[in-house]
Amino acid sequence: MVLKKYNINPDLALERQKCTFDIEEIINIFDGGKEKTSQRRKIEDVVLKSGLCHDDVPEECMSLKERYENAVRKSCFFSKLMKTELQEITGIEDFETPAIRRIADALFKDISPFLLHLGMFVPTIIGQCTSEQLMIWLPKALDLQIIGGYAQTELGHGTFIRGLETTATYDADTEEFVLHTPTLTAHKWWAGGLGKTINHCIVVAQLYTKGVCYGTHLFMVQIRDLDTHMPLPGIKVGEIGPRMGFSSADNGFLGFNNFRIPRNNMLMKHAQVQKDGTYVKPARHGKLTYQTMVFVRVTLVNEAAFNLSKAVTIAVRYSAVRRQSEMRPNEPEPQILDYPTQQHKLFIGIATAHAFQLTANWLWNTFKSVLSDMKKGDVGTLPELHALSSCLKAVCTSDAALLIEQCRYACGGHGYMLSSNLPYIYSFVAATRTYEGDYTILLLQTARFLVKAWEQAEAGKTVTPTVSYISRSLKGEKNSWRSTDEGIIKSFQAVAAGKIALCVKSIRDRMKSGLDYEDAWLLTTVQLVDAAEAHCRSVILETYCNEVRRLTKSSSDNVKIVMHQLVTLYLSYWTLQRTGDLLRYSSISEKDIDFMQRQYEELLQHIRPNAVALVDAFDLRDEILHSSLGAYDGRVYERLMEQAENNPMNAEPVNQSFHKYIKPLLQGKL
Ligand SMILES: CCCCC/C=C\C/C=C\C/C=C\CCCCC(=O)SCCNC(=O)CCNC(=O)[C@H](O)C(C)(C)COP(=O)(O)OP(=O)(O)OC[C@H]1O[C@@H](n2cnc3c(N)ncnc32)[C@H](O)[C@@H]1OP(=O)(O)O
Ligand SMILES: Cc1cc2nc3c(=O)[nH]c(=O)nc-3n(C[C@H](O)[C@H](O)[C@H](O)COP(=O)(O)OP(=O)(O)OC[C@H]3O[C@@H](n4cnc5c(N)ncnc54)[C@H](O)[C@@H]3O)c2cc1C
Repeated sequence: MVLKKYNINPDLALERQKCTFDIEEIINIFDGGKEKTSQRRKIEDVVLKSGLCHDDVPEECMSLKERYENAVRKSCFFSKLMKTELQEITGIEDFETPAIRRIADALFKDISPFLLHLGMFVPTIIGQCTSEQLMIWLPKALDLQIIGGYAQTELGHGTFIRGLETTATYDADTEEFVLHTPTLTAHKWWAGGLGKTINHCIVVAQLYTKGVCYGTHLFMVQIRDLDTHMPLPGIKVGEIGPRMGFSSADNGFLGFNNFRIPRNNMLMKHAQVQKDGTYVKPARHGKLTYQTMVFVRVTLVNEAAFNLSKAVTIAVRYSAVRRQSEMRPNEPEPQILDYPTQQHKLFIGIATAHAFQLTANWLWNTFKSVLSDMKKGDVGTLPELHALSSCLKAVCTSDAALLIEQCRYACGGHGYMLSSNLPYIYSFVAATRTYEGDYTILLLQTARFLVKAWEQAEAGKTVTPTVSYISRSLKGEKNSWRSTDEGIIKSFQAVAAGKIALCVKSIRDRMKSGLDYEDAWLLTTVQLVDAAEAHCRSVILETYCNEVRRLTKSSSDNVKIVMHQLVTLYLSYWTLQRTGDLLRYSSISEKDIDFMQRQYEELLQHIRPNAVALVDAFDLRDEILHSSLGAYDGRVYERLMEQAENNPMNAEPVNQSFHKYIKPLLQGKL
């Protein structure tokens, strides 16, 4: 749609005058510097001027088939733009993925069917191929001569990868693998782009050679003819059907009937099958084939931050424009943003978007450093990365989904309109809590690491920095509550340590009473999930505080003040959310809690004048927000009426169903 131009809504204009800080300074902080902001804006200009974002009919008014076809059209032209004009026009050779990721949302309200190509297919080639394989597939994939996806999950198994049923049996006579789907539940299920779009995919299958099963491995499989796009003989493939979101992502199913691929199509960077069928196991770590999942979990923390920033921008701008009820008799109706309960719903969203974005950047750097260790042959830092990426993916996607839904509540009835974009943002983020490892499963992975860390610390061994609080706790260091940033973080670490200690004790007690380790673990899993979540909270709180301190060192005083107000709001919010835990594991008193409550409420008042400016500082263009409620000009009612008038349902004054059914009913002739 072409966005109509309106004058700025007067309430929103006034809000912007109240701003106490330089918005551009905060924008630069989140982009990673002035230069990066300018690069990102250049990229956005190119895409927005390309005309690619235009739809004749709003996406939500299209049929599922039309939506898919429209998304394919845009994905193709967008890919071409990325390969050619973007590079030429902007002169930027090394595209920054966050900038491309952000502007991609101007094209797709829903999801691009090419998402998995860039999100998982290419990363798997990079992470799992030998250098010879890389030379064959990477240039083709980057040049979009082949389009791929990632087919791991099956109808019967998603979480438990070791339970996957698809087989890849090596035939030494022909030097081929035979891919087969032995049962109904062995069909690949869910892979994005698989239904209709892709011609290649990474398939995860149980490897058999010389009669022995060596567990799951990755295979490059061509599934469709490159010219006709017909499924190759031996391949059964299609779309899995309508879902809550991801409507244009053609998630698909896939079955193999003794389908043969060359030996070289097993991705052999870590494990190999030699020509004679001899299996060579990975030299360094058994879970290196899971690396793409770790990569995506890391990027999903960024997704949580980005999508939350979109939702809270929409809801805060709307709340500044919307007037409702009265605070005192005979006074004009206030902006709903003036209600403390509305501020309570929204300001935590702004602070959380900051916390997650800075945590995502920190996690990304950690990921890069672990990759570089691994290149040198050192896999020692991988378990900590796995534990961190697991819990951060789980908690950030889950919190973001809840807060996005809260943004919708904050917009009342209008938030329920698809044109607000809040339902789309929510349905996308709701899926991130499940895919790439369900919430509970990933927290249990982190819990394994925490219990091990506890045992190591108990044995007097050094533990990694993110769990060093365990050693302090074991040394008997008592927590004394202080309502400073550092004091609060220490208390959250005391909560995490206390919960891990209880888990360890529960497991040991259960074993003493005769249970084996597996049963003792299983019966403790409710506590283990809770302990891993507590650990994750302490990591986010600490990272957020440290990063704000580091990044605002040379900022103006006013930016320091407002960024720190958000940090304090975040710390106070979580303190008040977790008073039960803090009363149990730290020395917080009722008086301290009263103080934190007052501080929290005062902060809502302090942040209020800057609320609109703070969401403006996410620098999200209207074309990315796609929202009748959240546009920069605040012309909410004009846009709601516009979208109603553009609704294809209103194209004819009388719908044909009147003549077919209603009239006969009215006349008793049905
Ligand atoms: C513009 C372009 C850019 C776009 C970018 C934008 C967005 C993001 C990009 C793309 C995303 C978009 C869409 C994505 C769609 C979704 C795709 C998918 O969902 S793919 C399928 C994902 N599936 C899963 O995540 C499955 C979850 N299950 C598992 O991960 C595992 O089964 C398991 C739960 C971890 C258990 O595995 P297993 O049984 O093999 O292992 P255990 O016996 O439990 O553990 C043994 C040991 O190994 C350690 N470990 C496990 N995993 C890892 C790992 N990944 N790395 C390192 N170590 C690992 C585990 O901790 C144990 O260690 P120890 O305790 O020491 O023995
Ligand atoms: C939108 C979307 C896109 C997707 N895209 C892809 C894709 O491109 N490629 C791909 O391969 N997959 C994809 N998936 C699949 C996704 O990765 C899986 O759905 C996800 O990993 C969860 O697995 P599951 O569906 O088997 O859930 P299940 O494991 O069946 O989980 C169901 C419930 O059981 C619980 N549970 C399961 N095991 C345990 C346990 N051991 N302990 C305690 N509780 C347990 C879970 O916590 C959960 O509450 C996609 C999914 C969605 C929704």
